Amino acid sequence: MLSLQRNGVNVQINSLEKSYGKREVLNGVNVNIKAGEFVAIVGKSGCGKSTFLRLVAGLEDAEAGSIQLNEERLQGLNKKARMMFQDGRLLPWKRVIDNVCIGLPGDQQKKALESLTQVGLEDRANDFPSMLSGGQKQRVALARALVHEPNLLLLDEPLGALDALTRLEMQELIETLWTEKKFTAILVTHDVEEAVAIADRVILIEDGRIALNQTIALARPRKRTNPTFGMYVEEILARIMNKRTEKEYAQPFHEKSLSLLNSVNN
Ligand SMILES: Nc1ncnc2c1ncn2[C@@H]1O[C@H](COP(=O)(O)OP(=O)(O)OP(=O)(O)O)[C@@H](O)[C@H]1O
Repeated sequence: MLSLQRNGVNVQINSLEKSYGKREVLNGVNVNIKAGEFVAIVGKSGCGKSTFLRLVAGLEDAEAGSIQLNEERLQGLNKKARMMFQDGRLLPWKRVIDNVCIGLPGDQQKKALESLTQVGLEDRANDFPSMLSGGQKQRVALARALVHEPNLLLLDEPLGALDALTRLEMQELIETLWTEKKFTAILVTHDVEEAVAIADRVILIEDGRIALNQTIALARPRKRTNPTFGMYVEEILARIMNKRTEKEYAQPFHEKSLSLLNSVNN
């Protein structure tokens, strides 16, 4: 087993602004993500979710504002973070094990194999990516990210291309590994149900800022059949679709959630 797992990093984001030419994408984003917290970012297509993630990864620079990692200001590439994308980005000419080894210093096949074991794919180490299913490719991508023992895992819609069942299995795997390793996680997703299933907090980006910051007060593992689960999904979706204003959202949701939480108790 990988033994030297480090704990998550605190990510403090202040007044972050980002534009592409005249297009303002982020316009004063403030958020504090606690070490070890799992946060999901949702919002309409084009609202700036991936842009936000790329800024936290240090792949792009902001026009204004700051990102601090354990109070140290991020400059350049975020070395505490690893990223996982929707398409996995495996190199097709390299075997699975060699894909996981990318970026590791020296010969680290043993470590890579341990990481593959954690995602249940140790027996596919010598296959090429083309021999794997979509879900298996994403498992390899996860192993490749986690082999570096990141303090922060950035997930850019990593399950978006998977079928519903594989998606559920991957959600469980990500949650299990996050619980074990205690890294901080930021997941961008279009799927509000996925966000409510896996995250401690769901954040909505709208008009370049954070329009909703919803803690999910449900015990883990979460049951989708729980009425409170369904209520979180429904209310967050209504808010995204602008069927609830920010003001309307807060009050009835709070009341409903209290009564449901009292009656159901998870
Ligand atoms: N490199 C770029 N150059 C110019 N415009 C960009 C660039 N990257 C993103 N944008 C624009 O910034 C806005 C936000 O894009 P982003 O990819 O962050 O949105 P998103 O919320 O992740 O969208 P989706 O959910 O569809 O993936 C969009 O209007 C997009 O066209």
